[in-house]
Amino acid sequence: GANVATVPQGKTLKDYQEVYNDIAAKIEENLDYDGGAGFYGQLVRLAWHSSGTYDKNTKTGGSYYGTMIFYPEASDGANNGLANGRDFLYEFAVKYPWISRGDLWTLGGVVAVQESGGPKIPWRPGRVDSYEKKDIPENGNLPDASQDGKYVRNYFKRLGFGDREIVALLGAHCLGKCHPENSGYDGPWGPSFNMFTNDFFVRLLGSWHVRQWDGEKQYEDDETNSFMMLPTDIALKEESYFLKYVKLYAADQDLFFADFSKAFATLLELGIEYPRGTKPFLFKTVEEQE
Ligand code: HEM
Ligand SMILES: Cc1cnc2ccccc2c1N
Repeated sequence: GANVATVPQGKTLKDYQEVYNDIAAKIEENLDYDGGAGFYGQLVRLAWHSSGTYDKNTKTGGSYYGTMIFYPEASDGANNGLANGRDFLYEFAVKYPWISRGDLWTLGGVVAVQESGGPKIPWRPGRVDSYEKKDIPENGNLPDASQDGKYVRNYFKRLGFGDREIVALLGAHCLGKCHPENSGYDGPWGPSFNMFTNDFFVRLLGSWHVRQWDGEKQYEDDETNSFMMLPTDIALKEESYFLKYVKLYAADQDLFFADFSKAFATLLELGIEYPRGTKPFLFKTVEEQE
């Protein structure tokens, strides 16, 4: 049957806000991780890759079963490095044995966006751990960064996203960095990678050139040579159906935040059915609770 959200007995917003606060505190204790990027990018990518395996045609994949700890998903090259995010969160799976992996990993992404200055992300619990092979998506369902805009458009069609949502979601590339040991891409080295802003779009509209180095084809900015873009990032300015939203978001951070919040919340819930009227939680940031 469908993947129906099943909330652990008696758990309410208060219980999940406690988990949120623990994750936020641990992020604060590790701000120097990864050359100053902290864990923001890592946790957002873990939430996204837990969900991005979804295929609306076969109704497989998505965040519901929390299967990334199992082969073959754990060894999909696209997931290289994400054990760091899973290991970061593991102590909370032990401390809160009632929370599922899927709920913990997607919640980690919500904490990372909100605590790095990003928009509130509506979030609903109820993902259920699976230990069955049939629930593990096959590898190859996550996107390839070396491709062009038509590829990007087609990839996200499988998840049910349109042009505007695709551009909004890619704005998460304001956080974190690339690691040659994970993906063969490298950088950026600028200080912008631990704050959730529309910086990705503002920078993208600048001028870029192909970096001369021995790694994967990637771009660096003409001005400082210290920022980077992937081919699929640059693709957003090469296709007119994407470029118009890049310009919109570069000019209006509030609009980017509103669109990102909707698209990211939808991404994290792909493939999950919620009983009618299940209201999402809106978590307070640490700052809002002081
Ligand atoms: C066309 C689709 C996409 C492609 C090809 C892509 C590709 C990549 C690659 C190659 C990396 C570097 C990984 C590493 O070397 O550690 C990366 C990092 C990242 N991606 Fe994407 N990505 C895509 C979409 C997304 C989306 C939709 C999100 C979230 C909404 C996202 C969030 C991130 C974040 C936060 C990082 C930084 C991770 C870290 O700092 O460890 N990406 N992406
Ligand atoms: C500025 C920028 C551009 N692209 C990225 C792709 C993946 C990860 C981080 C990125 C990033 N900080």
